[in-house]
Amino acid sequence: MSQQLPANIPAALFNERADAIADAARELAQHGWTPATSSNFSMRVDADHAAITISGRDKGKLGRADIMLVDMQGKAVGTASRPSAETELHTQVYRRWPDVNAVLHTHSRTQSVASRLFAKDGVIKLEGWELQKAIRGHTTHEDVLDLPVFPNTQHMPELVAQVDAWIDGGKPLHAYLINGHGIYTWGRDMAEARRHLEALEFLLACELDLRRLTS
Ligand SMILES: CSCCC(=O)C(=O)COP(=O)(O)O
Ligand SMILES: [Zn+2]
Repeated sequence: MSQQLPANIPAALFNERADAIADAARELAQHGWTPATSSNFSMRVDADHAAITISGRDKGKLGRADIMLVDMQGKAVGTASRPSAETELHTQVYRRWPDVNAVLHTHSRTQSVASRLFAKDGVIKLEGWELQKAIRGHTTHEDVLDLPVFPNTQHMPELVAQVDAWIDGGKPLHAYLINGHGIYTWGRDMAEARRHLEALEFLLACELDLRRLTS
């Protein structure tokens, strides 16, 4: 289905965002982090719009035609295509942080297992790992980096409310896990969002190894 753009969004801008999303998705799929059509990816286009993956597509085979425009309430703009089922989690991040320009959500095995293992605590406390410094604002391994684990639900407004409550509590947030589901993270650009995702995947794998080796 074709994408009609609002008059104030140049095609070149939308295409650049769509290509960046598709390129990132293909690379993350090669790591095995987007099994069975799971995962979704987006980039801000302007203050009122984001480009996001169309629901149900194989994220390892995305091209420009698999990306569509939504408004910041998560509604499709200029297309009859259906945006990601989890679009509201992306647009929430863009609404809360005007400097965020890319949001990534994946379903790696490590993310999924860690989310189940730590769900009862509601948070994974990352501490003592040098790679924590890959997360924006963290300058030392001595920081405690809280990664919340929210209960899964098919009802997006409930998830949005859980995330809002955490943010309103005043704690920094660069990522969260959803129990049995996967991770959401973001950044000021695609490179920062990718760095956060790769660092957190590594840190979660380390935490799982520690559990295995010390229990
Ligand atoms: C088969 S994965 C279930 C849905 C999901 O969690 C996901 O990340 C993909 O949903 P989308 O609508 O964005 O394709
Ligand atoms: Zn998902």
